[in-house]
Amino acid sequence: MNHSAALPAPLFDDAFESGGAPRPASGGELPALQGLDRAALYARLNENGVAVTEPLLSPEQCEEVISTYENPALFRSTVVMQRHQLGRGTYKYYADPAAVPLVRALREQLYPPLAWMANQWAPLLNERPFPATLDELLAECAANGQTRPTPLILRYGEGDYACLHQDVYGDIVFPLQITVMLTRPGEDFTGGENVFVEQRPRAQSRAVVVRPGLGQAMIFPVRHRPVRGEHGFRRHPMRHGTNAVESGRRTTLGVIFHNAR
Ligand SMILES: O=C(O)CCC(=O)C(=O)O
Ligand SMILES: [Fe+2]
Repeated sequence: MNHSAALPAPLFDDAFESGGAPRPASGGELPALQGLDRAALYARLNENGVAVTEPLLSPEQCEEVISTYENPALFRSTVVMQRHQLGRGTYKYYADPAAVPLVRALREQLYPPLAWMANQWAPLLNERPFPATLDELLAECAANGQTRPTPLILRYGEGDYACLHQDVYGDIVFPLQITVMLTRPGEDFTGGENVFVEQRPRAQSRAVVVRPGLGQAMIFPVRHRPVRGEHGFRRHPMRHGTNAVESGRRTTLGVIFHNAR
């Protein structure tokens, strides 16, 4: 499959308007993003520390992203997690996420609603606001030496897992990231739940377990989230990881918005 030729499609496919046959969902169209309720997701994120979307990718689109795993030309590096004590399993960073239409579409089109959320948080955390578009964020990253793309595909077999971590790759940190489930829980694999741990100042930590369905995305903080305390908002550090897969094979797509040094 040639991933480098296609450009991201507009949100509205004019083939429907002009009476032509709808194109197959393989050019990066994400119709579910039009119905994304950013206010509801933001409310959920603030309640729970993580918000799960409706499916953003169709089963065919999940397959399309999974198929990239087998094409070494698409990746800048492969990490065998057990070699670095990160867990067990393998992940690969896309060399140019913009060359893979669905990854490009997810990163570009989810950025604005997530920047809206990040910019609600910014004053609560005494942090900087973020630009309106992904291109502007990536230009800032580049000016700071953060030029290496961070979107990645992760694959887990039986017994594989990911240790709790934070995806910080430099000084410029966009505060939210997403992970998209590309395989069917309960069918393609069992176990492999997503785990989020929130550290509460002077209190015990809280864990949240999420089981996203096929094509669903989890929106969660990279480093911390603001929580209202008695004297204003406080930072609650958060880390994420993956419970061991019990059987089968599990594949996810991680989209981090800042690039890496
Ligand atoms: O679903 C997973 O295995 C977690 C992936 C992850 O760590 C990420 O997307 O940053
Ligand atoms: Fe991660």
